[in-house]
Amino acid sequence: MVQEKKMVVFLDYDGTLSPIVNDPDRAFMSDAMRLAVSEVGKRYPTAIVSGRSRDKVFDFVKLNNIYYAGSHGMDISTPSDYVKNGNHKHQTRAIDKKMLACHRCFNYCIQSLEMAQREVELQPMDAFGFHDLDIVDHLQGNEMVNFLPAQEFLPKIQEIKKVLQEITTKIKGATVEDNKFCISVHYRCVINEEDVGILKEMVNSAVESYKDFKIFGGKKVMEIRPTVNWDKGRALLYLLDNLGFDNSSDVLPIYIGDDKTDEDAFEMINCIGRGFPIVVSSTAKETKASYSLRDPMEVNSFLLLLGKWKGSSSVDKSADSSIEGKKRVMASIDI
Ligand SMILES: O=P(O)(O)OC[C@H]1O[C@H](O[C@H]2O[C@H](CO)[C@@H](O)[C@H](O)[C@H]2O)[C@H](O)[C@@H](O)[C@@H]1O
Repeated sequence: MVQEKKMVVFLDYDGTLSPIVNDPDRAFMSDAMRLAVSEVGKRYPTAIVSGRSRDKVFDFVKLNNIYYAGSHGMDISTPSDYVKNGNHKHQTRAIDKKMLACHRCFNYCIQSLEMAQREVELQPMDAFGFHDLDIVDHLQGNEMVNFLPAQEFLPKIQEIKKVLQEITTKIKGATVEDNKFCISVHYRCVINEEDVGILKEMVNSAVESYKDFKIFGGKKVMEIRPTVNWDKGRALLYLLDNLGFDNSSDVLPIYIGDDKTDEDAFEMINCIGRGFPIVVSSTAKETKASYSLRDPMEVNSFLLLLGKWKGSSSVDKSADSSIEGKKRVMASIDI
């Protein structure tokens, strides 16, 4: 029975939580979607796995009750609670300032500390031997473990970015986006088809000289990534493990995504042999997903149902049928 399983929800960002738009900086998610994701995050461990940099996707989503994996999973931050293998090659322990700055308790904790200081006759904070971040760590135990399998490539990535920026100045409408561990060359706004061809040729030949880098295709975008053996599928497995769900046969991962890079996550779920790989597409396409939703609007409705589903036993029953219903609806939608 699905009710007895522990669901873990993974969501792609662009084209899944936000509609595809011309300007990547304006791919905002709606408040209704934010509410739905937040509700899902209250009931199930939830992570967004995006091609964007982790900071950028957080700036769009702005929710503190979910996890974020940026740069196609090459930038993951998880609480240290479940990380057993602390000496993992690509892991470092840190305090995530961005997350903490937005934490609801942050101001309260600082205020409490200031009050405590007043009570011990206004000693300066340093007298306690804490720096700001240590204080927060001490009060909230918010140590994070960052997993950065492509960190060594950062200087090269910046070098490639400059080369690509130079190239895109020659093509009207082309832009470069820095996603920290990968660089995106966008051509959605290149009107002239011939120019798209020229751009692709120039990018291909520039990247060819960087042996450790590869170009991946997406939606009117070329993504230049280091050839580390890592993708959204491996990120899904890493997150399951580091959120405390390793080897649990009762865990059901749900992954919702619209793009080629999400196929690795669908494949991983198929490999695990349990879970729901859901593609977002309004047209028939080849996919490793078993279910589909048409567009972000349908994703929103699905997440709202999912968010309500686990409430009480009576809700469980109706929601169980709605999940089954969703399967039936999805079965009739092309995938
Ligand atoms: O893994 P994702 O979260 O889906 O990110 C993949 C890429 O998404 C963004 O580009 C796409 O969406 C843009 C905004 O709607 C659109 O303008 C662009 O044409 C799409 O390719 C993002 O800007 C890229 O950096 C991500 O790699």
